[in-house]
Amino acid sequence: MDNFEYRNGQLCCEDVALAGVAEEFGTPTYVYSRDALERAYLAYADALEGHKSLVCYAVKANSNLAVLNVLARLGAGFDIVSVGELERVLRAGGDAAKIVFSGVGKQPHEIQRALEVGIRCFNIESEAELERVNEVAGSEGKVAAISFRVNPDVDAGTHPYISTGLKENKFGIDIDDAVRIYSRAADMDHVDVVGMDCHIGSQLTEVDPFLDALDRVLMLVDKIAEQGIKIKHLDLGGGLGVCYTDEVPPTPQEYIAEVLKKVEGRDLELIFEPGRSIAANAGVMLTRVEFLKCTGEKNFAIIDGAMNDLIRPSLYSAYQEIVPVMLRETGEEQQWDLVGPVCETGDFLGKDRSLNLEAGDLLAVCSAGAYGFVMASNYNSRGRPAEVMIDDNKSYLIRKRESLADLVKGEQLLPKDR
Ligand SMILES: Cc1ncc(COP(=O)(O)O)c(C=O)c1O
Ligand SMILES: N[C@@H](CCCC[NH3+])C(=O)O
Repeated sequence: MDNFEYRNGQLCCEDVALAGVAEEFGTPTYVYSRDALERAYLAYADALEGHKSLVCYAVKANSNLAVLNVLARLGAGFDIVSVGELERVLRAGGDAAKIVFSGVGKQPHEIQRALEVGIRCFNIESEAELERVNEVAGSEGKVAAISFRVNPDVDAGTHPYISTGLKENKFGIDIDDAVRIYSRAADMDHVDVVGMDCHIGSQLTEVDPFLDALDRVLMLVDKIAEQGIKIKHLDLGGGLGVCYTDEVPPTPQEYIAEVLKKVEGRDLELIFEPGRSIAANAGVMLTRVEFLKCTGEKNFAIIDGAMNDLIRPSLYSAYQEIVPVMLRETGEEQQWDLVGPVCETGDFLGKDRSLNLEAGDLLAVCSAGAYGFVMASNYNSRGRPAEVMIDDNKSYLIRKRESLADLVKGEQLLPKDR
């Protein structure tokens, strides 16, 4: 975790004690460190210094406007997958000319809006999508800059739900079909072929799968060049893993150094789309223990945070550290399952954790800055948590907790005579 540490037994972010944040804003609450976000972004930007490049933060990882704004101010580009993410980036002050648009199912109105604001590139994932982009651009009297997401068929060695670069996955065009599709696109009037992209999965902890994919993609760049189609940029997607427990993924510097070796001598701008590796360890989720319930079989700590607030443990059996916000000097650690109030057996944030707990204790779920709040839902009619940013030793509320009024907004009863 970056920027979160104990001081005098209290978990702090900079000089801010997280117990105070919980007191002021309630729980569950996500807390992000601006400094940690900035440093994680700059690790990419600095490693690419001197090379034509763009770091497009993957908005899906954490799309809070304040988070996007912090990155936009550093000159980040953005990788989006919907018009909703596009509008968020624009509202946060992001530059449309630095946006790449990924995703397998772009709708005509989304393409239209992206053309209107002048995004940098559409990352196209199928031939049907190519036809759609060409058609929409034509009807707008525009030419869309495009790249094809190539599926290089490599095993990213990650959880099957977040692996994307195998033939059996829904993503990208088949690498064996790519020359034909590129040639077809080159003959179309309303698209301009500028790039090639690939993204093989998320939470990769080794550099080799990235490099295997890169080798395959570079071979394709050369094959396409033989057809007279010049690729200006290569977008290697995101996917670099972070440390949740004891993983030791390559740093952005290490990863990028390997990539630069492989592309040396080529006139190729590089784009990266990191999400998790920028945001995950810049955030925690605070939650409070409501009750302790010890059955003959198990010790349960019932907490006020649940699967609707942070779904990664339930969805992928993902492990995130859970630590006390205030260290206790007396008492002993026991094994606890940390479970939420949602009516599902799968509603847990951690299992068999050694903690010294009492009812009322505050806990921090670590590495929650990416794929945390963005995947929260209103299941069980629970309002989504608040979000807070720590910036220069102060806390700022960057999103209010959802209220009952927010929860029923837009719904209506049938007319009385029905
Ligand atoms: C196309 C694309 N780019 C970037 C990302 C961000 O990935 P990560 O958060 O693993 O860096 C994803 C999500 O996996 C993605 O699908
Ligand atoms: N949401 C996933 C990652 C998905 C990556 C998006 N393509 C996670 O929490 O690990």
